[in-house]
Amino acid sequence: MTLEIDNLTLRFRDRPALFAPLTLRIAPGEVGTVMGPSGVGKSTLLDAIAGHLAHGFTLTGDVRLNGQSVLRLPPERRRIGLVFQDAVLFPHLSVGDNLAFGLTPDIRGRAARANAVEQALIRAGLAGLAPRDPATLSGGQRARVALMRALLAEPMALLMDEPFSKLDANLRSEMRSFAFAHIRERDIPALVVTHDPADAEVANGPKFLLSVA
Ligand SMILES: Nc1ncnc2c1ncn2[C@@H]1O[C@H](COP(=O)(O)OP(=O)(O)OP(=O)(O)O)[C@@H](O)[C@H]1O
Repeated sequence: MTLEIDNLTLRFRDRPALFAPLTLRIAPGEVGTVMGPSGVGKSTLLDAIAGHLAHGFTLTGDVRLNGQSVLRLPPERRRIGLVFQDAVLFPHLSVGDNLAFGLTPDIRGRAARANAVEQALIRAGLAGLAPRDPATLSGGQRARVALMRALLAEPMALLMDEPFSKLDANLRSEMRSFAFAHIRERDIPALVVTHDPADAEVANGPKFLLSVA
C-alpha cells in the first residue's frame, strides 16, 4: 500500500484555505511526519484522509491508496486506522474487548477471536491483561492497547495524531520504537502528526511542514 496526497487543501466555509497545498507520497512501511504551527490544520488533515471531515469543511485535491482515489469512499471502506494522543479506549469494555472491537470480521469464531486478542496482547508485552478495566492500565499500556486495536483492524494505512505527546520522555521513545517497528512489519504507510522533532528524526519516511496558506 502506498499513500499519496495530491495538492490537498482544506477550507472551512468561505474562509481561506487552512494550509498551502500539500503533496506527499508515503511508501509501504514508511512513517511520514507532519509538523506545523498550532491551528494550521494538522488534525483536520488526518480527518480528511480518514474520511471524517467535520461538517462545513471542503477539500480540494486527492487522497489515493495504491493509486486509487478514496475520496468517494465512506470512512469504513477506506480502512485507514487512526490513533490519537489520548489513547482513547472504551471505558465500559475490558482491555480484551477493546482489542476485539478492532478485529476484522474476517476472523470468525469465538476461539479464533480470543486467540487473536491474546496474541496481540503478548506482542504488546501485556499478556494476561485481557480481563482488566482500561482505567487500571498505565498511560503507556493504554497507548500500546490503542495501537494494537488500530492494527488488528488490518488498516491499509495508519494515521497518528500526536500519539506519544502525553507520555513521559522514557516511555515516549519506547512507544515510538514500538509503533514504528509494527508499522514497518505490517508494511503499511503511516503519517504521524507531531510537535516533537524527535518523532520526525526517528521516523524513516518523508517529513512535511504544513504552512499557513
Ligand atoms: N469543527 C470545526 N469547525 C470549525 N472550525 C474548526 C473545526 N475543527 C477545527 N477547526 C479549525 O480549523 C483549524 C485547524 O484545526 P486543527 O485542529 O486541524 O489544527 P492543528 O494544526 O491540528 O492544531 P494543534 O497543533 O493545535 O493541534 C483551526 O483554526 C480550528 O479552529
